[in-house]
This record gives sequence, C-alpha cells and structure tokens, in this order.
Amino acid sequence: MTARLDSRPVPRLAGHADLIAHAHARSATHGLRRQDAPDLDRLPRSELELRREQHRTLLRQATPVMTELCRQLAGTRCMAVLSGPDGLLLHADGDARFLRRSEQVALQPGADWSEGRKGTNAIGTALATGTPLVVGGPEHFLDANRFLVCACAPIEDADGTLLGALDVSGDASSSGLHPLTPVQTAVLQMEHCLFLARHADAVCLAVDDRPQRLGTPAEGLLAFTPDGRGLAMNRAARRLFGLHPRALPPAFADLFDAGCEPEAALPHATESRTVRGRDGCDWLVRRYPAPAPVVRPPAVEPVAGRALSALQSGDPVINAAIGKLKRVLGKQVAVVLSGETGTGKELFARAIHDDTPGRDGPFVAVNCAAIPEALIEAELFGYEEGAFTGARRKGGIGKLLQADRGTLFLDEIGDMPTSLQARLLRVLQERAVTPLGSTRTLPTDFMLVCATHRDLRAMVDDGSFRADLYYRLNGLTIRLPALRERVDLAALIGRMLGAGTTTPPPRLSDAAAALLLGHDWPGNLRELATVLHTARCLADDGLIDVEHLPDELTTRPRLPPAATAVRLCEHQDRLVADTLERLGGNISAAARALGISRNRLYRQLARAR
Ligand SMILES: Nc1ncnc2c1ncn2[C@@H]1O[C@H](COP(=O)(O)OP(=O)(O)OP(=O)(O)O)[C@@H](O)[C@H]1O
Repeated sequence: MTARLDSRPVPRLAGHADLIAHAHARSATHGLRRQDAPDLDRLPRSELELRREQHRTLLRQATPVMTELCRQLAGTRCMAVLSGPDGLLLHADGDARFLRRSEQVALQPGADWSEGRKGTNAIGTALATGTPLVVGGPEHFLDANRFLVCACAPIEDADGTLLGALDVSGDASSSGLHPLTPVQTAVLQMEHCLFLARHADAVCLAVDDRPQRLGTPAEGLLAFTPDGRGLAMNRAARRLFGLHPRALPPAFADLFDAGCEPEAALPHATESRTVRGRDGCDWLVRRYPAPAPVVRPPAVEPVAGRALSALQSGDPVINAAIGKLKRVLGKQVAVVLSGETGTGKELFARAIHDDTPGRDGPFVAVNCAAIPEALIEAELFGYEEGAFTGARRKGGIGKLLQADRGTLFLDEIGDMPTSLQARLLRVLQERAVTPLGSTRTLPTDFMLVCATHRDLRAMVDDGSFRADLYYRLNGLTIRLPALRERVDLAALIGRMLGAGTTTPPPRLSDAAAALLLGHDWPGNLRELATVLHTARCLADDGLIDVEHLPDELTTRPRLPPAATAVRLCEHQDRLVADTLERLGGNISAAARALGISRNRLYRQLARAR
C-alpha cells in the first residue's frame, strides 16, 4: 500500500472545490464560526457503550480491518477512525503520538464529528454528501481543525443504507498524506465482510468478469435462498449487471442460464466456474464458503441471552420480563413492548434481536408514527418501478423484505393506519409480501417485535385498531415500567456513569446524588441518559455536583430524605461491586477506577457486608 506521498499537493477529484464550498456554506448555516473554540464534547462512556452496542455488527466487522489498515500505515503518524451514520465516533486506532494530539480537538470515540457540530471535516462531509473525500488544512471550517488532513469514505449496506464512515487522519504539516485509496479499499473490505456476515445462512455467490478481481473485496456478491430467490446484491454486482442501486435483488434464474437453484448450478463450493448469463455474457462465479476473504473478524460470538441480561440492574419487574422474553426467543412468538416514551422499548427490541438465533440477520426498525401515511405502504411493502408518482426507477425493497431472516421492529404500532392493518396481517399470516404494483409474491420470514405507548386493547375496543391484528401481534406483551416505578435507579445511574471504562467514572456529590434519586423522571431513561451526559460534560473535574444538574431536578424532589440516603448507599455499594467484578476483584485497580484510596474502598466493602 502506498499511503505516503512526498510533499506534492494532495490531488483532488473533479468538483472537490465545489464540494468544500458547499460544505462551508452548510457549516455557516449551522451557526458555527471559524474562530469557535474546539468542541470537546463527548458522550459519557456508558452512553458510548450503548451506542457501540447498537452498531455492534459494524464494529465487529470494521475493527480487524482498521487494525490491518493501521499496521499498513505504521510510521505515518496517523490514525484510523470509525464513525456511525450520524457522525458519532465509535472507535479509533493508530499512532499513539497522533492519538494524543487528536485529543486536543476531541477526534476521539464519543465525539460527534457531524458537519452540524464540527463544520466541514472529512467525516461529517463524507456522511452529508455520501462521497469519499480528503479534507486538508484550511479546507476545515473550524480554524482549530486546520492542523488535520483527513481522508474518509462512507460505509454502506448492500441496499445503500448509510452505516457509518471510515476516516484516516494525520497531521497536515508533517504527513503530506493522501490516504484516500487505502481508506476506500478498507471500506470495500468492511462492506464485503458485512455482506457475508449478514447473509451467512444464505447461498452467497461471488461473480465477476475479470478473474483477477474474483476473491478480492471488489468482487460482485449475490445472496440467494437455496431455491434461488434473490436476497441481496452488493454495489459491484449491481454495476456488473447494470442494475439500479435500489433494484430488488433478482432471482438466480433471472441472472443466469443455469437452472433455478444456485447450489445445483455450483455444486462445489469455492471452485470458480464459468456460467452463461441471461445477457449472453460468460460470468466467472464461485460459491462462498462461510469465511470472508483476507480478513476474518475475531471469533467473538455473542453468548445467547447476554444482550437481554445486560439490561438487568436489579429491578424485579424488568428481571421477570427478561426471564419471559428469554423463554420465547427463537420460538416464533410475536412480542409487544408497551411503556411510556423513553422506557427503553427500542433498546429491548435490539437486545431481543441480538439474543435470537437470527441475530446475524438484519434488525429493521420502522417508526409507524414518523412516516407520512401516504408513504408507509411503500416503505413497508416495497414497490415495483413506476408503482406510483415519484417512485424510484427500478422500484424499492420494502422493510418487510429487508427484515427477512432477521427482526422487524414496528415502533408505535398503534399509529399504523387502519387501512394498512389488514395488509400487514396478511403478510404475517402468509409470510409473504407483494410489493406495490407487483404481481410477484416474495416470501419473508422475520421475528416481529412491536412497541407502543398506547393501550392497544382500548384501541381495539374503540375500533381504531383491528382486533384480528391485535390477536396476531399479541403473543407476549411486556410492559416496561416507568423509571419512577423502578427500584434500580441508583444502580442504573452507577452503571450509566461507569460502564465499559477502566478509568475513573465521574463521582457524584451527595447532594447531586440525592437530587438524581429524588427526581420523578417523566422522560424516563432517555431523560436520565441526557441529564447524566450533560452533567458529565459540565463536571470537568470529575465530580458531578448540583450546579451540573438541570433546574427541574432542583425544583421537583420526590423522595423523602431518609429513603434518598438509603438509596445513595445502595448506589455506592453497587458501583463498588460492579467495578470489582469488572476488574476481576483487583482491589488496587478498582480503587484507581473509582478514584478513591484502597483504604476507603476496604472501609466501604466492610460497611456493605
Ligand atoms: N437500560 C438502559 N441503560 C441505559 N440507557 C438506556 C437504557 N434503556 C434505554 N436507555 C437510553 O434511553 C433512551 C431511550 O431509549 P429507547 O429509545 O429504547 O426508548 P423507547 O421506549 O423506545 O422510547 P420511545 O417510545 O420514545 O421511542 C436511549 O437513548 C437509550 O440509549
């Protein structure tokens, strides 16, 4: 790999100047000014861990590729950074000296590098435009970031969904780097790994017209069911077959003149052979064995039940709900999660997905309340070319098909228009979808999890929700308690402040802890996460005090002081226990992590016994 160029100016793609000019104009509309001080805001570790958890599949595939990229870039004083689709940095790796330098502008996990927060920068601008690009020196909107030169490429799913971005950043004055090619190669590799991981249970074929490309991450990839139904195809395959990026994946028999079943046409996995295409061209085709080429992600398989277990923090209602959910996982039982806003319904849905046998399949979330009624039908069922005015050419794959072999999460199911409830019921019963404007019926099989903050039973009674759909959805209903009803508030606070860290979590003053424990949390876990995040940002000396908490907490205390004191002790005990467990019982390490002396830790342990 040739990452380092001499000190020639960085070559630019055509249109680059325009792209940067537009990005600067957008940055100004976000209210940023060039001279603004660096924005050093980062998510608290506990929130970051949650966000990393939500992007677990991406991280699992991307981390080994980043390690390899950093090995190749060794000696160039730069770092590789992975961001999610919203610009939140999830992982960083690279030259230790440059990692320290990048801390000055918070180019670190937990920071938000979207254009809205940092102005023109490689990550934010690549995500905003969907374009790979290099942003160097003064092309950064904020003066504080001008010491950087960064190359970044967006990472996409096979269906074009933005998953995140990979960036390589170095020092503009010393590196003279133009690392866009290695970044793009690494992204291809990640997308290749993601495709194969996501379709591990399908029949995956590599296809190309050039033998030298077969077996590399640039090859075309196709996934089929054993009977030859098209499940997915990557960008390279779409290009090879001249298909629109949003076209529904064709069946094996639509592409090749070799029968209907891919396994019958290619009985010997791994051996490539020439197969005549429907277009009359000869294609080199190879069946994929399970492993991905070149880089294999480390074999860290999730332990069944672990994601749900991670949501337990001592509340008996939550524990009982998790116990029930674990018993129905993988058994075709539809789950309805009910509860006030912010009680963690989506987090539970993701944990259910992560613990089911279909966890390597997609998790597809649809918020029925957020999509205009006119679009929800196309969004769910998909559509063929020209199905309605404004439909994309070549049609679009609906969420019900995207969720095949994975989990479909229908959030705010109570807001599903009544006109579509009957169609949804039919899909659930027949396990097949007919896209809008199509005569083809395509099978789909997913685990269904629905969520609502409404009383569906009452909606059935008043006629606004179909009774037949209600009885089909209502396999197991779990009511998630409001935070004010939970008895594990202290443990949750401790966990959110300290999870996933080996450095000291921020401490809470007794007064701040009393206010947190006495609040009635109308916004539930969402409010709690936000309050802790803000407090953590404000408390730069590592001690969260009353002044770091919002006014609502100081004006609405709920619990009597005696109960507060008891819960405060419980919070401290649990924090100590969690930290010790995480650090394998090592007293010195736990004391360091908690920011207290060993003697104080011994005293606290003695009191807890
Ligand atoms: N057990 C938990 N620990 C830490 N944070 C949590 C937990 N559960 C939820 N959160 C955080 O609270 C916020 C709200 O969670 P989530 O979106 O799952 O709630 P919801 O019930 O689906 O909300 P809504 O009904 O408004 O869609 C998220 O930021 C999530 O990360």
